[in-house]
Amino acid sequence: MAVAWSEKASSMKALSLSLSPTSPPVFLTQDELKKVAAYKAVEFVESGMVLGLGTGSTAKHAVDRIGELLCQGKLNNIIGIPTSKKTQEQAISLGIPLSDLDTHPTIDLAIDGADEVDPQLNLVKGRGGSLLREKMVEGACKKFVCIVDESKLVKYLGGSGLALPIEVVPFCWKFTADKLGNLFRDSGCVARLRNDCKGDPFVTDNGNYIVDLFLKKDIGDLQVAGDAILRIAGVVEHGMFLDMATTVIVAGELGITIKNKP
Ligand SMILES: O=C[C@H](O)[C@H](O)[C@H](O)COP(=O)(O)O
Repeated sequence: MAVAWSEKASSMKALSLSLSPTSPPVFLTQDELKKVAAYKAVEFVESGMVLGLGTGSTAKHAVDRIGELLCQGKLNNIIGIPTSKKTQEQAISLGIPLSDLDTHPTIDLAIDGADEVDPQLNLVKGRGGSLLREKMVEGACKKFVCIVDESKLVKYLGGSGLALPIEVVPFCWKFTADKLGNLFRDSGCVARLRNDCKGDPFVTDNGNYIVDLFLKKDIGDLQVAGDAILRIAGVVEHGMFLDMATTVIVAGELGITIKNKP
């Protein structure tokens, strides 16, 4: 997907840009928009911070940028807490010092992507399978900056028609998936086990499975829905991140929008 952008932002000089109405439009790909949002978020990072490092194609740009600034000596004494094995590997390859929640139970700032963002800044996360570690790390943050391109904005969670991921234990996953489907039957919910590219069950970093819920309608009160999901035995965590993002940075056709939690 390419969108009009009134200043060339693929050069990362454009990250603190203010858009000029007179400059000709340029087109950024979705990945370039993700990079724009990610670089903007890294402007919030200060030397000495403990950072939650997100997972996914958007967060990857932020981790790359943090590594680059460390390498250039523009950031110092950063400690990263990765939200997945993949991000851990990326951070190690970039020379970012790492720790964990046991050693650093309070995190200054986390930067991570999302699959959906609603108008109240509630999120769906976990389409990459990392929702549990992300929820633990981002729940321990003083500030959680979510970074998305504008395709992630929805009127209500589930509104994209894509999955609401639920991490479940492998034991009798069909039983758990049936219970999940029944919970939202009135919303036309379909519950499906996620498979990997070989057709085997997708296994998370925690050794669990993911059941994806496809919702046809708004499920109403999200806290009530989230609590009901967590009460089903076999569920480990759900991918709704309610009231957790303190800031959402959206890169879109008209530039960057920063939305702060009231
Ligand atoms: O499990 C994956 C994470 O929640 C990601 O942050 C989320 O899926 C967004 O990923 P992406 O930036 O690749 O769209």
